[in-house]
Amino acid sequence: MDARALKIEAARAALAHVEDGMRLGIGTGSTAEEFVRLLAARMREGLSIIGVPTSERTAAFCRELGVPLTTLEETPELDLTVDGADEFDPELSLVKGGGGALLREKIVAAASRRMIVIADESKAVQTLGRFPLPIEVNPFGLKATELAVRRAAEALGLAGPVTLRMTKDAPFVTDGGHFILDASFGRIPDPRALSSSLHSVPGVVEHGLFLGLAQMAVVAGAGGARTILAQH
Ligand SMILES: O=C(CO)[C@H](O)[C@H](O)COP(=O)(O)O
Repeated sequence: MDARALKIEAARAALAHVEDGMRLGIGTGSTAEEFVRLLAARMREGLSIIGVPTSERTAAFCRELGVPLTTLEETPELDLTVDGADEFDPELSLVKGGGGALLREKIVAAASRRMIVIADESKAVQTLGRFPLPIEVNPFGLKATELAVRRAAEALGLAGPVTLRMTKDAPFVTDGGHFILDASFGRIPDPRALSSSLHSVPGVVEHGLFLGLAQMAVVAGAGGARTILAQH
């Protein structure tokens, strides 16, 4: 199976958990887009849902395919969010934000009763940290925030390059108007400690550690899709 087929396989397995009338959080990224394609096809056959997109990119894609959308203002509680991940560990702690949508993704996941992660086996790790951790920051005081992030990490024994995410020749700007620092700290043995440490840095808007949010992952590999349930 090629990479796209694996994404479709995971998305299809997650779609089996979508029920008529659900209020759905809809993730961002190439795997989430496969889910949107399948969802739209199922809706043409009669399934009725309403979705909250986790990014402008996902919103545009949903509109293109006719998936009806609402907002968290109108619909502040959701039944289920289906989203991709950049990596996940056996407890279903995640790193997200490779697509730059981590802030809305986290708000939407937290507003949902359940979150299902869709991924292929390449995203599975024993310990988080192989994928650089995206940290969304306010553009004001960027250098000072970056320094404080490095110091917060160092206090936990973590170090490594922290780079400003760029598009061509300008900083990447999130849907919320913020910048992203990609922190290559390597193995993160205590994600909870790093999470609270980063949250204590003024200027850090959010980070890509998703802890205790996902209840299930459907992970596609050569032998089909397997389901992982979180213990929390
Ligand atoms: O966190 C994300 C976007 O902010 C995505 O879920 C993550 O990057 C995975 O994307 P893909 O399915 O394209 O590998």
